[in-house]
Amino acid sequence: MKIFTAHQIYEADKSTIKKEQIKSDELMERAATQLFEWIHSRLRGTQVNIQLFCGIGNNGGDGMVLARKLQEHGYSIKVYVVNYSDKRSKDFLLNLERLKENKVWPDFINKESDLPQISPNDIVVDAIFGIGLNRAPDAWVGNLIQHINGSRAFVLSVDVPSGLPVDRNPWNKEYVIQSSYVLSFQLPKLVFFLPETGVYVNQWEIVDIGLNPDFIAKTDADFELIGRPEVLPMYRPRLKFSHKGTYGHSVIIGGSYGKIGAVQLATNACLSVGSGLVTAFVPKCGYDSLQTAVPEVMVLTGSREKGISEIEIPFEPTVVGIGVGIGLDGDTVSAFGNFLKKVNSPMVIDADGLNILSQNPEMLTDVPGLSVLTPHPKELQRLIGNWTSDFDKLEKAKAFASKYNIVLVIKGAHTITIYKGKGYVNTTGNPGMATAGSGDVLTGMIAGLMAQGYPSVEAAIFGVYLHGLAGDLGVSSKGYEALKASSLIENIGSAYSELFRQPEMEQKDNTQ
Ligand SMILES: NC(=O)C1=CN([C@@H]2O[C@H](COP(=O)(O)OP(=O)(O)OC[C@H]3O[C@@H](n4cnc5c(N)ncnc54)[C@H](OP(=O)(O)O)[C@@H]3O)[C@@H](O)[C@H]2O)[C@@H](O)CC1
Ligand SMILES: [K+]
Repeated sequence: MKIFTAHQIYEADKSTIKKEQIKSDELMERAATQLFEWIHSRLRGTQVNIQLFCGIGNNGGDGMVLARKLQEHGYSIKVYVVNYSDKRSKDFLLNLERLKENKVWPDFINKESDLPQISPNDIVVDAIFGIGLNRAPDAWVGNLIQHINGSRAFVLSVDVPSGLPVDRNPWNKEYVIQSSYVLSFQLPKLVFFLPETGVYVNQWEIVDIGLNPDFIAKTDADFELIGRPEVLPMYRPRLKFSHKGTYGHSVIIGGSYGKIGAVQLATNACLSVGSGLVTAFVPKCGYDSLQTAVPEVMVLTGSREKGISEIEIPFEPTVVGIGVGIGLDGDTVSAFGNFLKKVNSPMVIDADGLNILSQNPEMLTDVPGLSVLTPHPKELQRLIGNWTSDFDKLEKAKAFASKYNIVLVIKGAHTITIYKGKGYVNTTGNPGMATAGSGDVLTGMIAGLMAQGYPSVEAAIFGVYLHGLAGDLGVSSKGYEALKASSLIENIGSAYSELFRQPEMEQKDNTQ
């Protein structure tokens, strides 16, 4: 699903109005009716107090329509207009009048007003600011926002949490609604998925308001949200008349004394995701344990006991995964540099492999094109330098990836894969995956997909999605705390199956 900027959403809005030859208030009515249906289908008339806080723009207009519909269906509502500007939008005013015709008179809140009481049992509808926010809210509006946040009521935000701009970080972090649930119109917003701004959104859901699908299809977006519909077309089915050679030969290079387990996890994941053959290259101390732990993997060793000091692979691998558990020993660093000079296969570089690159940036030009780098935030910072915000980080990451013609996988709660100026935001995974070895498994999985012929960027996007899905399946039986990296590997097969599982509704339809 595409992620649009505020400007692109306004354009989609305009093109819909033009194409359908409707008036803007009809689109507002349509949007707010969807909000109403969402609430009504859950509350089914329950007599809970609903307090609606509405601004004076179109986000507030949505709130006005919603208030009217709730009142018409017998809900107990209280409506406030947060009167932060004289420049009221035309559709806000129209719907304010319609509400008054229904004998609902909102209270106007301004600078001098007392803050209304909100009980923890109330439902707050937050329709103060939408995507039109373009500066910090005034202090008194900020105080109201803090008052709502402190109420412990369930807060349902219309389109976005008020105070959260969609294309940058907030001007004032305290003046942003902490949403329990966001009903966002048509397309998700990038801020929902970034570490600094995603914290304002507990849960979110898209409300389809029928914006012009042709416009959405033909407009390029800088970011895309990756769910099942996006990854399914990337899947490459196994062929009947194929053999192990069809699915590539991966080489995983890494490990050092005490860190051979990283290679064990990466090779095992590489096999489990479908690589035809997997060879590990480790220091001598890793030989016995690796042969025992993963018998399907072939093992090559270097000449030293505890660390890698030179890398010789006597064949051309389809893909090389390098860095897991490798350490930063001086000999290892020069072996890594020498290997980069002679290798032609695309690589997946992780962990200390990335740290070696950030300590020796001249090596970056030797990284084969279309390799995949998988940093967590600290490793990324060492590679691209400091950033001032998540938005700045993404710009710097894009420039870095383009400069070296690589795919950059920024790991996090929503891992973002960067390639050719675009970002692909992952939706699977959970906090249980913040555990030792989780990254080693991802390295093996991406390498294993590349071995099977997935283009690098697809291997990264698909691998990240499948890795997260394996984690989600693992959590359903183990819970967050007990999830280990090896459980992720055990669930790779189920994650593949899950990709093709029919939703229950569809299954029912098929049997009719
Ligand atoms: N797009 C769609 O498809 C549809 C959109 N819909 C809805 O419209 C919403 C966007 O509405 P909107 O453009 O009227 O902006 P909104 O967020 O209500 O702000 C109002 C105005 O406040 C101002 N302002 C800004 N910052 C300020 C500040 N700090 N303190 C004080 N004032 C400030 C600024 O005006 P300015 O003063 O800059 O001229 C701004 O215009 C969208 O989120 C969705 O809910 C749906 O109805 C249907 C389909
Ligand atoms: K809002």
